[in-house]
Amino acid sequence: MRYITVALAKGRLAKKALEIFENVGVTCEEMKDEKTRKLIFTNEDIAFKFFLAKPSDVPTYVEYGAADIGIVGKDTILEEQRNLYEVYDLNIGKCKMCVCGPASAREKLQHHELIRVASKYPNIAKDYFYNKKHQTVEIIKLNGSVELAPIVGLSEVIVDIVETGATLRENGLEVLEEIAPLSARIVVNQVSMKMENERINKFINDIKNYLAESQN
Ligand SMILES: Nc1ncnc2c1ncn2[C@@H]1O[C@H](COP(=O)(O)OP(=O)(O)OP(=O)(O)O)[C@@H](O)[C@H]1O
Ligand SMILES: O=P(O)(O)OC[C@H]1O[C@H](OP(=O)(O)OP(=O)(O)O)[C@H](O)[C@@H]1O
Repeated sequence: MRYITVALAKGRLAKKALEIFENVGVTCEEMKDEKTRKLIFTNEDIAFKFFLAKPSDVPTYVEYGAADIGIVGKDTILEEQRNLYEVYDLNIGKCKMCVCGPASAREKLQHHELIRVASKYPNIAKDYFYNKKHQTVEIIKLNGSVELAPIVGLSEVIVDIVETGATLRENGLEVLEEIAPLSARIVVNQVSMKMENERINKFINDIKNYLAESQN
């Protein structure tokens, strides 16, 4: 039987996703070993392979068919703009994409002033400001700790993920505008969806049923 390959975004989503997999019998014990340097894991009994990748690379592996299925945040799906099917909302890793900054930036946003926007998500920021708000801004790409940007004067605002709001609060920033709700999604390669329809649908349905039951 052909192996079904699953790419998981490493970091905070992987652990929760693997817990769900375990409950539907798609397990991989070896992967739980946090010290392992191995990159790909095989469960021969069910003909599944699993690998962990940088979140932003998961849509790439899935578009090219190097993975049949991916588990990745909606933020990354929106940012990477790859051709794939987004088939299911796992409802884990819930957070929001927001425009944030000091309270003093609120007016600049309202008056469509030419401001600088720092973000790990330049495509999401561009789409929001250019296409939805029709506001010209300068977008500056950063790779992490984006909340620093307005504090040190690199930008007036940021576009970033807000979960509890603690990072904003501790740095004197606030949510100024909400862009989109986010959560982890199952994505599928477009060819795999046709060629391995039965096995992929069973996997997704088992997950749906498990999550529905566990909510009761
Ligand atoms: N508080 C949060 N901060 C960041 N991401 C969150 C949060 N809550 C849920 N997520 C989701 O978890 C995903 C992975 O986040 P994680 O922080 O593990 O990786 P990352 O630091 O964004 O990855 P990278 O190594 O590419 O910088 C995000 O894409 C998002 O969908
Ligand atoms: O609302 P909160 O619960 O505080 O969570 C939001 C913060 O968490 C994420 O950062 P992460 O820890 O992934 O680090 P990074 O900024 O380096 O990406 C995100 O970019 C925010 O900074």
